[in-house]
Amino acid sequence: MFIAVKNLKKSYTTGKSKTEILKGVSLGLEKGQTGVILGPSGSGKSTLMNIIGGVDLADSGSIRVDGLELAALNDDQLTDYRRDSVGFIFQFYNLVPNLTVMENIEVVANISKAPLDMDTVLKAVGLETKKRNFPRELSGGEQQRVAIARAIVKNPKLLLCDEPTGALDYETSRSVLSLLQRINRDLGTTILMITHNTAIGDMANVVYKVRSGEIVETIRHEETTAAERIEW
Ligand SMILES: Nc1ncnc2c1ncn2[C@@H]1O[C@H](COP(=O)(O)OP(=O)(O)OP(=O)(O)O)[C@@H](O)[C@H]1O
Repeated sequence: MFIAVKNLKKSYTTGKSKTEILKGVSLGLEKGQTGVILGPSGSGKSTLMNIIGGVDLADSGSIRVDGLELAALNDDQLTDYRRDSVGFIFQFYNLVPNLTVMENIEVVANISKAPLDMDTVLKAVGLETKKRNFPRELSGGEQQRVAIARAIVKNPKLLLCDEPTGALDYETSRSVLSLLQRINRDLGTTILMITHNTAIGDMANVVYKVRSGEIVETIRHEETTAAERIEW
């Protein structure tokens, strides 16, 4: 298994009250597969993804990514893991407003061990002609494509996407999903994606349904559906 999470638990304490957010989550995803985490607001999806991405720590349990036990890493090792192995994409693109498209991507390329070629990445996301533009000059879908370019330029093993189409309209969402599918196919990047949209589950090899901090159902698909053919 590329991602193997076992009995992961996480609580947050605010004031005197302690709330268990993840109550013993286990999941597995093979290398090169796409996994989708589905579930209502507040069910713990982002917390789970943040722990797999090494930006938050579990209280207990095992989280192995490509053979690396994240629970055993110190802060410096976790930083290396995040920098070298994981690309993050969020609902709101988090681009640097006063940097151009190319500069936003270069910021990450410059600190990467083995970055992909800039022109290849710009071409992959269809932004060759916009590389000197600033984020404010782009549509939402174009800004999300810059965020995707920035996430993939370091050629991460794992791409974590938290509601990547949450702020986009129907057609733009489909084109962004299609781009993610192409990255998965062409670069072999393993993708784990959070969504509220059950239809998007059809493009995944595995769908994990989360309710109140537990995975209540895991659905494995023999075949996945092309993003262009998904309707909602
Ligand atoms: N740092 C924190 N401190 C305290 N509580 C937190 C913290 N982070 C998350 N929570 C709580 O944990 C619960 C799960 O949050 P999480 O963001 O994982 O849910 P989610 O399923 O991703 O929700 P959404 O779909 O709305 O993004 C929420 O009730 C949230 O308030």
